[in-house]
Amino acid sequence: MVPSSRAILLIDDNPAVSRAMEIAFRMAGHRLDTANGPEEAYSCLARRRYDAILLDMNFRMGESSGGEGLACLARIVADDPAACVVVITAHSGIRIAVAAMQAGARDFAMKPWRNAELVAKVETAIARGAPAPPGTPAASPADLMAEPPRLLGDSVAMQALRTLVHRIGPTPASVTITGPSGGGRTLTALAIHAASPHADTAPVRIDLRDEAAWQRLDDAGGTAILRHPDRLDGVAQARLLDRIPTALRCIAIADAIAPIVPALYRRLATVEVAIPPLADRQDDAVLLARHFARIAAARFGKPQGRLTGAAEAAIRTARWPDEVRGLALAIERAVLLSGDGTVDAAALALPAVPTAVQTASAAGNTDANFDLTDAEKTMIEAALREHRHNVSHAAAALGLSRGALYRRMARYGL
Ligand SMILES: Nc1ncnc2c1ncn2[C@@H]1O[C@H](COP(=O)(O)OP(=O)(O)OP(=O)(O)O)[C@@H](O)[C@H]1O
Repeated sequence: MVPSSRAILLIDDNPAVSRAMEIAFRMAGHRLDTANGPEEAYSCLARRRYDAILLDMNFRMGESSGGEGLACLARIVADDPAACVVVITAHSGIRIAVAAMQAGARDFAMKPWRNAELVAKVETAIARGAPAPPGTPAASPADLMAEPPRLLGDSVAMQALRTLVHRIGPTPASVTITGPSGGGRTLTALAIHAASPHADTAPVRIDLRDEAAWQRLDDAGGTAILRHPDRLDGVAQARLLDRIPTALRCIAIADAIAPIVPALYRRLATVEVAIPPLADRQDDAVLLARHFARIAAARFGKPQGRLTGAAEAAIRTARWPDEVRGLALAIERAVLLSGDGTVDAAALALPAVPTAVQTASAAGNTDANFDLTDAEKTMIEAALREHRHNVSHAAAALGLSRGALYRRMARYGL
């Protein structure tokens, strides 16, 4: 028997299909959220757990190979092997449906479908549950509700990180994660733990700078997330090494590897994982910003969470002192203070970068109240495009006076 209300995510780029499905599932007592493609889908999945995911296999017009859908399915199932995915294929797409079932889909529906039958199919797929591998302990309802930590980002570095997480997660290998603070080190540690056989037990988290907290190592089973081993002096590191139980799986978070003494390094870093700063993965910064805008819009009751082209260009080249956390805060604030959830470049309090423009300001040109970086020209072009070459609107979006924007347009030949 299926409980009355289920949360379902539909991944489909056709708004008419989404609306029709929303009504059909709502009438059956369920909640249906929609995502217009893989990027939005991963963002939704990072925010909450869905009982089922309905996945259209082709997103682009004229595309019928199912390749995009299969790639999306592979990522969803890799992040959460218990995900209940039902794929939707064209009537002639039996080959794609078979490939999807082999790749971990629970069921498939052919177009065109009857809404009532599709709802029943999804309810049945949920009720059947995931086929558990032999020896898997039963998950508690609380575990089933917890959101698996998801690392968003399509940069080569993030794709490699996700692959590594899935490869080393299930093993007992110790891992040390480095990278700038706020850049996703803890999230990565949690993702590794979530892919491990101890996933149903919360990891022990210890800030090693607080020696009193070390006593929690004594009764820790499963996984321990150990923060800042690199901040301890050599003597303390040796004491720590003696204190860590042999069977404990350690995931350490450090600013740098160099200060860790070799003996402790051997215990903590069978594998080293380095998370690059956002500045080295600019597309991820934009993708994450869109994700945070959607979350903030839902949280603050704004009709949409959207970034203008100028805002995206600014985000791509900005330096975020607190990395992803700093970006999330800036977007959250901008969405909150906006009228309808649309964020323009001027609304982002971008971290100051010494630039030619600032030098010009210091020399008496006071019309730049916005720190433009090397990518100034790109931002101006994006703002002009966004505002259909209306200079007043583009200037307002950039936080510049009309005169200042005209001067810059002349300088860049725009
Ligand atoms: N790739 C990512 N996808 C989605 N969210 C991310 C990603 N990277 C970071 N975040 C989010 O950014 C915030 C900061 O990340 P996290 O806490 O993992 O950083 P950290 O490096 O452990 O920071 P610190 O060591 O200072 O606590 C968290 O809310 C996290 O969920």
